[in-house]
Amino acid sequence: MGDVMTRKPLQAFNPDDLDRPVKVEARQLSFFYQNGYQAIKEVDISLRDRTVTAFIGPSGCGKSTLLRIFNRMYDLYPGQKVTGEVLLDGRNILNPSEDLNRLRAKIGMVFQKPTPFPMSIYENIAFGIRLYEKISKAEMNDRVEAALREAALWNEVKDKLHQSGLGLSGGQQQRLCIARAIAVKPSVLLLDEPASALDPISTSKLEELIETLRATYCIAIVTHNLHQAARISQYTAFMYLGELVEFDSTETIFSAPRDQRTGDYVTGRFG
Ligand SMILES: Nc1ncnc2c1ncn2[C@@H]1O[C@H](COP(=O)(O)OP(=O)(O)OP(=O)(O)O)[C@@H](O)[C@H]1O
Repeated sequence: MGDVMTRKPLQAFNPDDLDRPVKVEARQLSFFYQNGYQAIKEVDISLRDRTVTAFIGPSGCGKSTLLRIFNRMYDLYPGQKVTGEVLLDGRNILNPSEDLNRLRAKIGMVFQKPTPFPMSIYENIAFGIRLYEKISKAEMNDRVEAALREAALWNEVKDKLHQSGLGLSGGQQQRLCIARAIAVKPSVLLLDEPASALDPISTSKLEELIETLRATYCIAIVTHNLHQAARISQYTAFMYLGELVEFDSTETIFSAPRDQRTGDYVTGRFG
């Protein structure tokens, strides 16, 4: 048995986590890139509210593609094709009439490389809020502070709110991106390898933050780090060649997987 199997999750197992309402549901979801390559194959999966679902699998198996479908990033590139459904609170977000800006506020996304806007820390947060809401300066100050507090960044930046977001460390920039996503009141957070460019201390801060945010949001995270998946998620999805091979509680995936490929992957025998 590999080291991963012996690691304890960050939180003690709580059966309630496995019984939360479904927030996002993919049904028979397939996705084709412009060149006709099918990167996602008839995936059915439910992401539950106030849980973290980790997506694991070898490079190129479709983890990032799947995450990007959940907030319709694929709309940026014409010629790509999606079939099936993605329901957010029961409503199909793949419907062409869906307002994409609203959707992306509801389903926030944070990428592998931190992507603050080239503007002040304050404006990084205020910018998104202004797109949707007309609020007073005082209310805006409160919203910016609340988002930075929720993203566990306030204490580090409160004295330099008007300095550039690009001047922060990588870990701080990632938390700024999370604050920016949170500020527009999402219900889902999609994190695509958010810690892969961070040092161990920033990574552990980010993991603690994810654990805190789970009390409020439905979180999906792509990670190559199996220890991280085991530590921070309640559910784990193992993908291979565009298929969802196995999806279950993290406990089951790491200790008693049903599919041999899942077992081989989590014990480091392939991938
Ligand atoms: N723009 C594109 N055009 C054609 N194929 C693509 C495109 N982008 C990605 N792919 C292919 O789709 C498949 C899934 O890619 P994706 O990035 O979703 O995988 P991944 O599991 O997230 O990989 P990694 O772990 O390396 O980030 C891969 O085979 C990849 O080569």
